[in-house]
Amino acid sequence: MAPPAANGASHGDSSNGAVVADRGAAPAVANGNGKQHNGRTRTKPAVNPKDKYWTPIDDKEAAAAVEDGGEDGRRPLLFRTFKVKAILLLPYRHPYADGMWLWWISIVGDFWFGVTWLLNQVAKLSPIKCDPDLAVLKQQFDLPDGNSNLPGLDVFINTVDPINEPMIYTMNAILSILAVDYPVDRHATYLSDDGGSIIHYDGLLETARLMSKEYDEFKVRLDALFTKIPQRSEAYNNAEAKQGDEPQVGQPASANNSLDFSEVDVRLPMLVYISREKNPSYDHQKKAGAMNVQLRVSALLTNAPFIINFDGDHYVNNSQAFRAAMCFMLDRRDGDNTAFVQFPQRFDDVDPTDRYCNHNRVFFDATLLGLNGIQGPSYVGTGCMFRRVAIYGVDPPRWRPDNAKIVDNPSKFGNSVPFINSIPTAANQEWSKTSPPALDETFMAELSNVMSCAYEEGTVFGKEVGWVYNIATEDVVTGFRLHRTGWRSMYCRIEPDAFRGTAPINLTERLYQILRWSGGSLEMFFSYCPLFASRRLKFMQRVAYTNMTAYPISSIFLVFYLLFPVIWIFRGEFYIQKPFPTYVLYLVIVIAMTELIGMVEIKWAGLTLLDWIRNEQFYIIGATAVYPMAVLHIVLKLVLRGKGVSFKMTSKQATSTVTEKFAELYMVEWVPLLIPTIVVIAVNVCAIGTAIGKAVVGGWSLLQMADAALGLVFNAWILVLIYPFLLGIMGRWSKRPYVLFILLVIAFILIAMVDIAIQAMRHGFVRFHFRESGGASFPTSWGF
Ligand SMILES: O=c1ccn([C@@H]2O[C@H](COP(=O)(O)OP(=O)(O)O[C@H]3O[C@H](CO)[C@@H](O)[C@H](O)[C@H]3O)[C@@H](O)[C@H]2O)c(=O)[nH]1
Ligand SMILES: [Mn+2]
Repeated sequence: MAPPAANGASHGDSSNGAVVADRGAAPAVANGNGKQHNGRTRTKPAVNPKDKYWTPIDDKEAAAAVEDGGEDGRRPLLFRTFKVKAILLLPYRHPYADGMWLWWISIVGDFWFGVTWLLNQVAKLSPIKCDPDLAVLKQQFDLPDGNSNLPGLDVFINTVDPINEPMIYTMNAILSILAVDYPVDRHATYLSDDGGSIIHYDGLLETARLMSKEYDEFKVRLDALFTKIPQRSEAYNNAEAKQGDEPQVGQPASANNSLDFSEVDVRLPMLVYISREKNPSYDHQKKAGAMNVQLRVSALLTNAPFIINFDGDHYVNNSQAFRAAMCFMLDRRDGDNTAFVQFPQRFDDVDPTDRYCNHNRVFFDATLLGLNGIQGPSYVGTGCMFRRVAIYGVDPPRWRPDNAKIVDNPSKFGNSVPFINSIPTAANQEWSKTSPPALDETFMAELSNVMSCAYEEGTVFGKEVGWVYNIATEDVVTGFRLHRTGWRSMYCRIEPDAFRGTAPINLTERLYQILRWSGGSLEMFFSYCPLFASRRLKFMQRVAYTNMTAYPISSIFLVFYLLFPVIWIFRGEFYIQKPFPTYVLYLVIVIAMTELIGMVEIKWAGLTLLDWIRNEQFYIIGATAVYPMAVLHIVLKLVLRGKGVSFKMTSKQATSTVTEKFAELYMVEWVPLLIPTIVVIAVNVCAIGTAIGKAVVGGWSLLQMADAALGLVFNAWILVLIYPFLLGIMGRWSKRPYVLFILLVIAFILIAMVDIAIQAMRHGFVRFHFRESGGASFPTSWGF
């Protein structure tokens, strides 16, 4: 073991470490004059085992005090000062004076990692699960006569591009809403087409036509299953008992067996197509802008007190989903103070091993569940039910004085009188309008007015009202604004999944997606400072939002760490702390703790090990490829007043037109975003190769070998974490991952050989060492 030398790398006065090393011998300390002192005051008492980690640091004053011997009436030292012995802080001490810059980076980096780790854990301390009770809702709100008291609900769907977001997805979403178990006259669907393409308009007409023709029949057939199946099984059971009898399988619907429609609600819910005004002289604010138009249009037409929103590529997968969310909104405990109910996002068509962590389970199932125990999950853009008045910026009842007016200042909401008048009505959660007003000329003019670009001029839309503007992640910020005014939210996970959508399985698309998220997060971190946001925001919720928005900053340090192996290549040294066993011990403890917590999380959040590993892997991939870019963007924005990361729509895979499944997974799109990660891979591969080269010719001792081995574990670990990215840039070759291993081995050998050649050229010869246990070496050398 190396001596505990680092007593003062930071103090600069004890590079030899002798003072600390010779603890037991109580050496006589020389004062400045070189005089020896008698040992009376200086003699160190036998070390108390409790104190063995503490070292006095006022030896000089003590010596001086002894020297005065109380002359001039000066008092003796009345206390002694100790500092923690270096060994406890060793992981944070660096013995190499010329490596100080490294030492500083690692000190600051480790500190930051520690803080973020803590933020991350704290936000998950009280996960709370809430299961909706659909039976009680039914009993309370569905009347025996077939009518219902459920409140009105406006459904918002957004789409922009019928090609990158194939229209069939959007139409499927509409179809899925028609199949939802919610009173047909209590919900209306608003499709916002930001592309303004006539294709979507006609698509919607086609869908409605298809439905009104066949849906009735379809619905009857579905409903009939509830009688058919029991009949069939009964028949089957009877047949078992009475062998030989043909089972009776219900009544098939056919032309000569006409269906009875009298019991079935064959009406279609209201469908509204919206294409807002676009004008080159206005910023349309992407999805947030579209949703604020939906907000006003729906207020004029149906004005439901609740709103649920989807992206164009998401659909309802569980017909009870709307009711499930209502269970939280209408609950007598905190329902009135609940601004939104967020469902987790689930995805179809993700490759079976989820290479790029598209399912993102750790976030949806652990993080959001953790937040549910504080003030509620953040809003994540789709599959979320809102209380309309909350979106209008009204305070929650908990923070609203009894006599407070819902609309305090009408001019905030623009010039539409019908719209402003609709606001107090929407505050009544029992409200449900059955039919829209007559679509006469004045009304149509009003609709155009609220959809025009100019409407929002001078209003607070995008700031205090509606979905928030000027940020790439309108979702998290909008949810944050609601939490900040004291509302809470609920997390709702039901089986089967409430909604499902598509996810980008192409590496480049996926990286752009997280670039948008991380860029938006950082913007939010700097412009809203969540930690000091508002007293209505619970403290833990602030911590959680800080964690959720500041995370890209870690990547700056991470990239340094991942590039450190470069030292291998040039210096042949690995900067790892000594003494070796202490360092390893700390490392093992830290790693074991993180893994252990991870395993616990898997248990309570219902994740799989694969979900968790993918999360770790994609974090590192994001941290190398994307987050530094997001940090750069924000620095440019803050310093040079440039533009932040913009909302670029994620293009969806067109599975229907491509014959090969997961074709997108194997497509490589070369973009600059890939470069940093490729550099990290190259550095680590080179480091391993160089280490092999140096081990062969360097004449290393066992200790050096052990040092090197630990370094190599680090390099190899980085490669394991980045493995999905490696597969990604291999394109079609990634179908045969063994090719990658062969390539890696070849690369290691080539680099080792290059390193040996360089050493040979430098020294004029090369020396091979073969060490055996006895320590005998058999050098073979020859000159070049
Ligand atoms: O000008 C635009 C651009 C986009 N959209 C719609 O916005 C939705 C979300 O876009 P998408 O690219 O699919 O987002 P994702 O990458 O899936 O992003 C997630 O993260 C976004 C915030 O960054 C949220 O808005 C999304 O709801 C959430 O699913 C889509 O339905 C688009 O049609 C518009 O309506 N108008
Ligand atoms: Mn999406």
